[in-house]
Amino acid sequence: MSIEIRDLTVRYGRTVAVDSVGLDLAGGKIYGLLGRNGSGKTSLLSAIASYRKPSAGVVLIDGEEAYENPRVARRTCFIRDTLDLSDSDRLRSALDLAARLRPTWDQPYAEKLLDVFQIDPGKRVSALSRGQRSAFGVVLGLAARTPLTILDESYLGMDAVARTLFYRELLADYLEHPRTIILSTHLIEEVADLFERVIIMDRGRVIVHDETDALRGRGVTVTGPYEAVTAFAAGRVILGEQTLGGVRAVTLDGHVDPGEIERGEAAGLSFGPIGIQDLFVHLTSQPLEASR
Ligand SMILES: Nc1ncnc2c1ncn2[C@@H]1O[C@H](COP(=O)(O)OP(=O)(O)OP(=O)(O)O)[C@@H](O)[C@H]1O
Repeated sequence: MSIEIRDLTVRYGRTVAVDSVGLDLAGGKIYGLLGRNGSGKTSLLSAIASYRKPSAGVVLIDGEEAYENPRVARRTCFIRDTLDLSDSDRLRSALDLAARLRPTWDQPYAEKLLDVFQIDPGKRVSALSRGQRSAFGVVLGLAARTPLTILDESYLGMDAVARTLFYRELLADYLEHPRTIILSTHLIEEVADLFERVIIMDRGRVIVHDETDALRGRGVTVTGPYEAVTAFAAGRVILGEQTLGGVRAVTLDGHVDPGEIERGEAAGLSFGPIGIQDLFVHLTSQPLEASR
C-alpha cells in the first residue's frame, strides 16, 4: 500500500510531536524509521495507522484518507508495545479476534510463529515476560499479513536469539508475501540490512528519507595533517570533528568523488566510511539552531 503524508502535524497540547511532515512512501517496501527518544516516531506511526487524528494535514493510503476509514483499517496492522490488549486476555482469544478482524490473517502461520518464539497461547497477557510480549506482538503483526504492517519498536526486551528469529521471519515472510512494512527501531546497524529505505526523524521533522544503500555511501571521515584536512573540508558540511596534536579528523556529510579521494590521499589524507548508526548520531545530535 502506498502512503502519502501531506503537511501532517500531531500536537499534544502545546507539544508539537510531528511538525508539518510531508512524505511519500511507495508500496511493497520495508522502511526503517529512526529517531531519538521523543522525536515523534510513535506519533507519526499512530497517525499513519489512524490511531490518532492528525491535528492538521492528511494521511492518504492508496489515495484514500486513512482516518476512520474501515477499508483502510482492515488492511492495516499497527503493533505497539502496549499490544492494545488487556492483561487478563488469553493469547488464544487475542488471536481469534485478530483472525476475525483481518481478512488476510494466516492462522497456520500464526501457530508456526508461536512455536518459533516458544509462546504458549493458553497463557494470559499478564503471564508473558517482556520479550515474550514483544514476540507475541510480532506474531500478531506478521500473521495479519496486512498490506500495511507497522511495527513500533517490536523488539523491546527480546534477547539476541529472539531478535534474530524475528528478523529472519520478517524477511522470509515479506519475500513470500511482499507488502509495505514500517519498522521503528533504535537498533540501527542490527536491522539496516532489512530496510530498503530509511526515514530519520528529528524533533518532529523528517530530516532524511533515502535508500539504505545511498545512506551507506553518504558521509566520510577524513583524517590527516591539520592544514590538509582543513583545506579538504572547506565548503563542505562538517558533522563532527576531533583534533589531537597536529592531526585533525572530521566527519563530512555528502558524497566524495573517487577523484577527490585520490587527490586527498596524495596530500596525506586517509578516508573512511561512516556507518548508518554514526551518520544517524551525527545528524540527530545537532543543536536546534544548526538543524533548522
Ligand atoms: N499522549 C501524549 N501526551 C502528551 N505528550 C505526548 C504524548 N505522546 C507523546 N508525547 C510527546 O510527543 C513527543 C513525541 O513523542 P513520541 O512518542 O511520538 O516519540 P518517539 O520518537 O516515538 O519516542 P521514543 O523513541 O522514546 O519511543 C514527545 O515530546 C512526547 O513527550
